[in-house]
Amino acid sequence: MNGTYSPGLEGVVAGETAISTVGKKGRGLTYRGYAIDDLARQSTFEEVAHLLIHGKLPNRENLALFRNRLMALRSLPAELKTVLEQLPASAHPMDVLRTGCSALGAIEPEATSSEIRVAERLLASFPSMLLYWHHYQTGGRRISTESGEESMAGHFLALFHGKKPEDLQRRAVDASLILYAEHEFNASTFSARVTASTLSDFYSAITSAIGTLRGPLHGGANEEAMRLISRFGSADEAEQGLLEMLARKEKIMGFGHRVYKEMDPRSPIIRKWSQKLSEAGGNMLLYQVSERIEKVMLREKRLFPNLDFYSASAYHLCGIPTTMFTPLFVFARVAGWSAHVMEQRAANRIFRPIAEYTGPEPMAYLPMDQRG
Ligand SMILES: CC(=O)SCCNC(=O)CCNC(=O)[C@H](O)C(C)(C)COP(=O)(O)OP(=O)(O)OC[C@H]1O[C@@H](n2cnc3c(N)ncnc32)[C@H](O)[C@@H]1OP(=O)(O)O
Ligand SMILES: O=C([O-])CC(=O)C(=O)O
Repeated sequence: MNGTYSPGLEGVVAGETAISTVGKKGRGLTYRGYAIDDLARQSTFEEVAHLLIHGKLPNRENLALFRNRLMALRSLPAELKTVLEQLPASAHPMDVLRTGCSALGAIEPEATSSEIRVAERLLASFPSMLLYWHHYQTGGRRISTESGEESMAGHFLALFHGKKPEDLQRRAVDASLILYAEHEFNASTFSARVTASTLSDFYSAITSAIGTLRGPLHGGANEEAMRLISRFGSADEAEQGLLEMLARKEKIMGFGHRVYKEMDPRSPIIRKWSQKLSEAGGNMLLYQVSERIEKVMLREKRLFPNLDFYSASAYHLCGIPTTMFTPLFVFARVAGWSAHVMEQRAANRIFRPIAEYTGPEPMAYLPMDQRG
């Protein structure tokens, strides 16, 4: 069988989806037909999660029911708390989510539930898993995972900071979750679909996706972007530093995209939130450094910031530690991953591409005592 080889599967149509469009002329980014600008401006993350998982925007009553279900699904079973307590303080929060997802799959297997319930359970409980582990390992406290906050953004901020969140921070995190919720056949979603295509269980598909998201070429880029911008004490220093990095041919995390060629439509939206948070905090340094890096990258490389770049300063300005940036991506993208797992299952064929062989020609087998 012969096929066309495209490194990194660039340009390969690997399946059909009705969930989102990415980079399509005249459409930009849409979730089930709704433009990302409209969703980020007018919707809430819970409405968007309902749109992705249940297929349509909820009316008032359905939204209230959905929020109530999610709030009720935030608590963690005792067995999972025991597992989380065994994970060392030195673990990366992405290790915690990957392990927490897998452990929950053993404690509450899909076979005893339904795919929609597993999707909602994971959506509701990821922030609880991370922050239960965090407070246990940093302060020896077994926190309650009840926050009284209706939204995931408010719930996460309240559990992390241990107090009612500021409204601006809650709205900024909510908007970022909307932007992160879904993105067609990106690497982590594709790996979830590959796992689902073997008829494996829901938790396995999401665990695959978490592991795939973590790398710095994908979701891990928001953490790397933070490490980059926090190196510089001024915009001029950032320009100088960037030029040196580019001269050394280093990759600048948070820039470029496989599908978007001119701009990432989510970047101006999150940049605006970063600016608002900087103004409210009375410290523009990170924003000014980020803006200058954006300018230099455009001038020197014709590359634009992707969603991860300004998410870094926005999250930092909400007092969130850098190692929790990619976990926030998980909290949001689990909505998209879930929609894709269900879509894959509804019209499944196992993924099994072929490889171009580059190894040795057939050789005679050497008995042990004749090998060099
Ligand atoms: C939410 C998300 O997951 S968005 C992506 C987050 N990832 C990042 O921000 C990591 C940095 N960016 C990158 O590594 C890439 O742009 C990716 C992974 C996003 C896309 O990768 P690809 O489509 O395979 O592009 P590829 O890496 O081949 O880049 C094409 C060219 O642009 C250059 N380039 C691409 N991105 C960057 C960058 N961020 N910094 C410097 N150069 C870059 C490459 O070096 C390459 O140049 P060359 O042709 O001279 O070798
Ligand atoms: O689509 C991609 O390649 C990466 C991704 O998940 C995103 O940009 O949100």
